[in-house]
Amino acid sequence: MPSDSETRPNSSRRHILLLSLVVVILASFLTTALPRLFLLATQVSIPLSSNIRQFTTNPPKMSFAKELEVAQLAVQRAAILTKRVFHEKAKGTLNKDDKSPVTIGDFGAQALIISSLKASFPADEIVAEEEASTLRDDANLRAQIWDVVKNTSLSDPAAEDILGGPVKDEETMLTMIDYGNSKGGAKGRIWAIDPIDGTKGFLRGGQYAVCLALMVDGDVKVGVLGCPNLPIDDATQLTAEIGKDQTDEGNGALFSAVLGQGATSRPMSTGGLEKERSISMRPITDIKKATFCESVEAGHSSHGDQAEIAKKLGINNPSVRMDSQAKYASIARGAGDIYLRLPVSATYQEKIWDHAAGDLIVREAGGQVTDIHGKRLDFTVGRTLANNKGVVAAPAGGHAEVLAVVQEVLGKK
Ligand SMILES: Nc1ncnc2c1ncn2[C@@H]1O[C@H](COP(=O)(O)OS(=O)(=O)O)[C@@H](OP(=O)(O)O)[C@H]1O
Ligand SMILES: [Mg+2]
Ligand SMILES: [Mg+2]
Ligand SMILES: [Mg+2]
Repeated sequence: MPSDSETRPNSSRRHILLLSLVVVILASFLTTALPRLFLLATQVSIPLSSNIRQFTTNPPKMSFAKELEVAQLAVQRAAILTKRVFHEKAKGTLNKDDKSPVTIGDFGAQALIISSLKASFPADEIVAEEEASTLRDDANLRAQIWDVVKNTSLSDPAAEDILGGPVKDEETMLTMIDYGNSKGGAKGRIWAIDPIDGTKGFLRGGQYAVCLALMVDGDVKVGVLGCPNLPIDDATQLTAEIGKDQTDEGNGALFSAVLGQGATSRPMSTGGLEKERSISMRPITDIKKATFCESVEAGHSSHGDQAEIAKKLGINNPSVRMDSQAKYASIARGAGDIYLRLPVSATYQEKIWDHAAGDLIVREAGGQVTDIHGKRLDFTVGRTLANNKGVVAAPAGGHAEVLAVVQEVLGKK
C-alpha cells in the first residue's frame, strides 16, 4: 500500500493537468466562439419593443436603410401638413425677394422635415430653400405656421416616434427652419430639402412635391419625393390633365431611391409606410411616340426651344406641363419619357433642392440625367448647380439621341 507521501505528488500532477485543460478550452472559446457570437449579435436586428426597431450598423445590401426610412416618413408627415394648408387654411402667401411665392405650407413642412432629421442625425448639415427671418418679424404669420406644425403628426405612433415626435415650441420651430442654411459643398453628409417644390402649382391645385435627398461628399445617396397630387397607380399615363386641378386624388404617391438599390413607389399614407413596388423607366423603342414633360412656368424653362426639339425628334404629342419634381417622378415610373428644362436666362443657377432627389430616382429607374452639355448634375459646389446649365432627362437608351437634338437646337442660337 503506497504511503501518503507517494500519492500526494500524483494527485497534484492530476490537478495541474486538469487546470491546463480548462485553460486551453477557455482560451480557444475566447479566440473563436466569442467573436462569432459578437458578430452575430451586431448583424441581427434586435426588436427592442413592438414599436421601436434597432437598425444594424452596416448590413451589406441595406446601406442607408435608416436614412431612407426617416426620409420617407419625414416627407409623408410634411405632406400631410401641406394638404391641410391647401384645404383648411388661408395660405399666408408672401412674395420673396426674387418675387417667387412662399406659404405657410412651405415654412411648416420645412420645420417638420428638419425636426425629423435632427432627431436621428443631429450632426448632419442641411441645405433647405426657406429661412425664418421674415417670421421672426411677423408674429401673426408665425402663429399660423405654429398652429399647423404643432397639430400635424403621423397617425401611427411608432412612425411618429421614429421622427422624434412633435416640434417642442414656436422658438424651436424657427430654429429648425434656420438649420437649413448650410452652404452645401463637396464634403460630408448634407441633406437637401425643398419643402414644397412647385409652390405655384400647389397654390393652383396642380402638381407639387415635397423633396428630400441625402448627399455624401457631393454624391446623392438617398432621394425621396412625395407627390400628393399624382395618381397612386404607376401605370396611369401622363396627359395634359395631370398638371391641372388634381386635389381630389387621395394621398398621392411616394417615390424613393437609394444609390445602387433601384427606385420604388408606394401610395402615400398618413401613418406608417405602405408596401413599395419597384419602378423603371419605359425603354424607348420609337422616340416619335415618346411623351415629354416640361415646367408650367415659361419663365423656368424655354417652352419654345423644347417645342422645336420635340418637333425635330418627330414627337407630335403635345408636351405635358406640370409643376415641380413630379416630372422626374413621372418619367421614372414610366408614365412619361423625357423631361426637358432648357435655360431661359444666362444667369439663373438651378438650386440643388430642385433636382437632387429627382436626379437619383430617375437614374435608379434606368434613366440618364445630364445638363445641356451632357454633364452629370454636380451637387458638390454649394446651394446651386453652378457647374450645370439646364436639364435633359431620358431613358438611358434614348438620352444620346435627345441630347444631340438639344445641342443642335441650342447651337443655332
Ligand atoms: N428663372 C428660373 N429658372 C428656372 N427655375 C426657376 C426659376 N425661378 C424659380 N425656379 C425654380 O423652379 C421651381 C419650380 O419648378 P418647376 O419649374 O418644375 O415648376 S413650374 O412648372 O415652373 O412651376 C421653383 O421651385 P419652388 O420655389 O420650390 O416652387 C424654383 O426654385
Ligand atoms: Mg420657392
Ligand atoms: Mg423648388
Ligand atoms: Mg420650394
